[in-house]
Amino acid sequence: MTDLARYLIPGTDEAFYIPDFVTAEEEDFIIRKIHESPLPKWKHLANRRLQIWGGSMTAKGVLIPEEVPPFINKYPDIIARIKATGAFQSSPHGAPNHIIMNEYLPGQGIMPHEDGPAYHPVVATLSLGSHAVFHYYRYKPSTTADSASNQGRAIDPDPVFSVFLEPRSLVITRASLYQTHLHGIDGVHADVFPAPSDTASGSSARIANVELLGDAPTRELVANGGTLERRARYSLTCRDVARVATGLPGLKR
Ligand SMILES: O=C(O)CCC(=O)C(=O)O
Ligand SMILES: [Fe+2]
Repeated sequence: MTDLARYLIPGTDEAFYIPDFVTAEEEDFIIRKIHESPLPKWKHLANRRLQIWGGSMTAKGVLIPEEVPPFINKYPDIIARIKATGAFQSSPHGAPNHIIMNEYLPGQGIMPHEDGPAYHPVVATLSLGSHAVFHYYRYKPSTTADSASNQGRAIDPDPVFSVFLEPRSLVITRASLYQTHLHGIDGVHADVFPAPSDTASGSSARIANVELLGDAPTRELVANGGTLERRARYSLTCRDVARVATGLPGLKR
């Protein structure tokens, strides 16, 4: 079992960053398999496309299960490797059973949002192909009496903290962070990291996991300033859906 504590992102008690979770060969292999998948597997959103692996969700949050692709649970066995981190130890199936694979081309991102309530409170995200900067935001203090719903609440534009996701890294986030915070990725072509002396750039510079980065030149650049161009990124967001439909003809768990 992985000693997760050594991967804890400083300043959080619920996010872990593991660099080099897959090798460069495994990364190339998975990206090639993604590109070989039949076109109907892609779902097109306004600003990116994605594939859903492991089955579809009903409106009530029940998973109608399907086999995940073999390049995720045979070679390389990403599911078993995630299981071995222990992060899903107390989740209903002890391992992820559902993956949303997002593709981001340079310039594409994801608006600050909260994930829905259907998932067990842990998410493991594998990044392939490119880095990204993941921001956590909080809501502005509520000024209305309606605090039961976050719908339409104003978001503080300054991230609380940000995490640099190297290609091949795994980030594990407990969902309490997802429940109290929003998360998002800017839709930019390049990420700019200010030099420590550049105080004007303020909050954008707070990369909480800089000491945990696996690649020394990247660590140097993020810490001391520079610009990194985005490439196409594939994020595999792996979750455990607690409620799985059983007994349907032709489906197996
Ligand atoms: O691409 C990522 O790393 C995050 C994706 C995400 O937040 C989501 O799919 O809900
Ligand atoms: Fe999300």
